[in-house]
Amino acid sequence: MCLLVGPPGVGKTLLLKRLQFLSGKDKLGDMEEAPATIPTVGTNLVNVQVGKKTELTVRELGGSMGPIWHSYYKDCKLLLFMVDASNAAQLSASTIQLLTSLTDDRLEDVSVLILLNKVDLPSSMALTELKSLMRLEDIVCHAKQKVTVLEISAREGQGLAETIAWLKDNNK
Ligand SMILES: Nc1nc2c(ncn2[C@@H]2O[C@H](COP(=O)(O)OP(=O)(O)OP(=O)(O)O)[C@@H](O)[C@H]2O)c(=O)[nH]1
Ligand SMILES: [Mg+2]
Repeated sequence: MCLLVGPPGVGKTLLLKRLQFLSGKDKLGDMEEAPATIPTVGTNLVNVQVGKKTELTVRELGGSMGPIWHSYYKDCKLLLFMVDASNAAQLSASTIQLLTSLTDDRLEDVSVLILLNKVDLPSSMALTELKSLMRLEDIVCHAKQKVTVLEISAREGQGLAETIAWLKDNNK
């Protein structure tokens, strides 16, 4: 089981829809337009094809459920942590949530992929700026887990292939 977490509105549901489409499960959608999403109340489950014969279940935990994300940590093998790179006001809350997740004993052995989403927006921050504001280098260096950082756009498709490749490589 892979968990997908992050504050409200960062783009988790859209990413799931994109991964589902790229898995060939949902040929009704296309990459041209972003399908509409509504805030997730509860959780969202999607099976993603990560190899010829391998499927991985990805579970989004709605951003509004932040205080109870930890109740899903037990069966978690992989963690996708999403940040909205265009939302400076949300960054400190994202960083605190990230640190809280990384220091939870139940997530000690998971591989972590930090997704900096919405890089298509002109208002999105540069990678160097985000890294210094979130102290990402310190976080990555001090975390017990293997942490990778990737810039993506769930809307435009940038980084989605790399996200699937990471899921494939780390799904052991
Ligand atoms: N420009 C842009 N907009 C995006 C991107 N990803 C998501 N969005 C938009 O951001 C809004 C929120 O996306 P959701 O996927 O519903 O966010 P969420 O993280 O699932 O939010 P919760 O379920 O409330 O936790 C939607 O209007 C999306 O279309 C992106 O990469 N670029
Ligand atoms: Mg959602």
